This record gives sequence, C-alpha cells and structure tokens, in this order.
Amino acid sequence: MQGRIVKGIAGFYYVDTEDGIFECRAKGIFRNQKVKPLVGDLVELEVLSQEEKEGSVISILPRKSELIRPAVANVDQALVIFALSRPTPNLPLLDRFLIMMKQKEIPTIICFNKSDMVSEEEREHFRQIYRDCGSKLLFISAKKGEGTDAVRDCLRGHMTTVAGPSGVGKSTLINHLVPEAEMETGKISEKADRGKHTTRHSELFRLEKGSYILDTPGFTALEPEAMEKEELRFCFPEFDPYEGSCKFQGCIHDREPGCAVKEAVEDGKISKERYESYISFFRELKERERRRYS
Ligand SMILES: Nc1nc2c(ncn2[C@@H]2O[C@H](COP(=O)(O)OP(=O)(O)OP(=O)(O)O)[C@@H](O)[C@H]2O)c(=O)[nH]1
Ligand SMILES: [Zn+2]
Repeated sequence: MQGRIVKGIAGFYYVDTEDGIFECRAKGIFRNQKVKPLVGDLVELEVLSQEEKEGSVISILPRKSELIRPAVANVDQALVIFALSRPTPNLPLLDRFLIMMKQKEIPTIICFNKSDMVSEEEREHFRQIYRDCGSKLLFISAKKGEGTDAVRDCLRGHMTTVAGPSGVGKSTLINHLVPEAEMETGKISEKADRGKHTTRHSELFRLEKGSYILDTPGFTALEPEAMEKEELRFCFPEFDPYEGSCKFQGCIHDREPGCAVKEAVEDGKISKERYESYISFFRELKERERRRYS
C-alpha cells in the first residue's frame, strides 16, 4: 500500500493512506542506505495490523524536492502569510522569504490577512509594491472567512508549505481550511507522546485528496542560502524585463550610469520599495563578503 508521511516523531512515521493514518516504523534497510524518510515522502508500506493501523515503511518513492529547514520532501509551493495590521507587515522579512523561495525555485503565494482591519487604500498600497514580484497575491480575512476559497483554489493538488511570522493568523486560516486539524493533531500525539516530545514538529494536513499543507515553524530564523551578491538581482522578477538594457554589461543596478532598472524605478514602472529592498540586501551581501575576505 502507498501513502504519504504526514508526521514523524521519535522514530515513528504517520502515513496517510486510503485506509486512514498508519503508525509505522522504518525498516532497517534505511539505516544502511543513509536515507531517512521525511515528512512529505510518498512511501510504500507493509501493513502489520489493519486493526491497530500499524505498519512498516519499506521504501521511499523518488522525491521531487527536498527542503532542509524544515526537513520535508516534495513541497511544490509556498504560501506566506502576513497581516496587513497587527502586526504591521515586516516587508524586509517578506522579501527575504521571497528571495529564499526563488533560490529554491519554489513558487510562492503571498497572502495578506486581516484585510478587514484596513482600508482599500492600504490594501492597494501593498498590491502596488508586490504587483510584479512574481508571486500571486491574495487579500483575505481568515477570521471572517473572506477570500479563503481563493486560498483553497491555490492549494488544490499541491504540497504547500505555509509560513508566516507570529500573530498573523496562520492558525486561524489553517483551522478554517482544515477544521479537523486540531482534532487530528490530538489523536496522533496521544499515540506518539508516550515519551515527552515537546518540540514543534513539521506536520502535514490533508485538505483533500492530493492536497496537503505543511505548517512551518521557525519563520523568523530565515536565512537565505549563501549567494554571490551579483546573483541577487535575479531573485527580483520585476527587473527581468530590463535585464540586458543597461549601459554596462553585468550592471548590478546600484550606482552605474545608464541603468535601465533605476530608470524604470524613477518612471514608476518598478516599485520603489522593492528596489530599495534589493539595494539593502545587496549591501548586506557585500558587507558579508567584505568580512569573509578581511
Ligand atoms: N481582525 C482579524 N483578526 C484576525 C484575523 N485572522 C486572525 N486574527 C486574529 O489574530 C490573532 C492571531 O491569530 P492566530 O491565528 O493565532 O495567529 P498565528 O499566526 O497562528 O500566531 P502564532 O500562533 O503566534 O504563530 C488572533 O487574535 C486572531 O483572532 C483576521 O482575518 N482579521
Ligand atoms: Zn542596471
């Protein structure tokens, strides 16, 4: 039988199958192969007890992707949530996240929550900043259930990692999308928490057949992977149409004369906020480079 690992605790893997969730151990073979099953893996399992829902993971199907932090396989998109108010959006943090996902080539959906707390002008302000950032934009109110159908549509058929800083309404949205999420968590923990495992684990929730979301803890510890500062500009999709139009070949759109990107910013064709964010990350990378070589 095949299934998807939705949770792993203390050597147990919880595998979502057509017959429900099975508690499994991984067969010894994995220890020799240096490959560990990950949350998100599609696996082949051997049923040991249909009644007790116990089994063994016997093989892992080929992975489409693998994230390290959190350790999860087969994620194919990210949904990042920020509140429009309370807390006010930390845009540098959002941009950092977008850079990270772009590096990993994981398409991202930006979900601005608490739409009910701000005016249309304020929503428009953020819409303008992110209009060409390469991510789909959603404005929702998780509390009122407004716009959540659009979220559901975006998630259909995908393995989505859901991230966002504290207090933005992540739990509210997840509970809205998966009303049984809390219940399921309780059920699984009961069986697994024979020991005392209080750390937060990655866990997949099934929305519907073939659609899973992963609640991703530890958002503020985000660190984009090491990259050359000259590569950063390719993480800002709004620059793409101008790439190659600058006076100097290999222009990094900072202080060079005849820079097509800077002109586009001045003409309002590229959002000023995103450009400034680019420059600020660029300086950060430059500073890091300087320290490395000094
Ligand atoms: N006005 C308004 N409040 C909301 C909305 N969504 C969530 N909230 C409130 O925001 C607060 C935080 O919501 P949570 O869902 O707990 O936020 P979280 O992102 O899970 O926070 P952590 O558990 O700290 O990660 C709660 O008081 C919610 O009721 C919304 O759409 N509008
Ligand atoms: Zn340039």
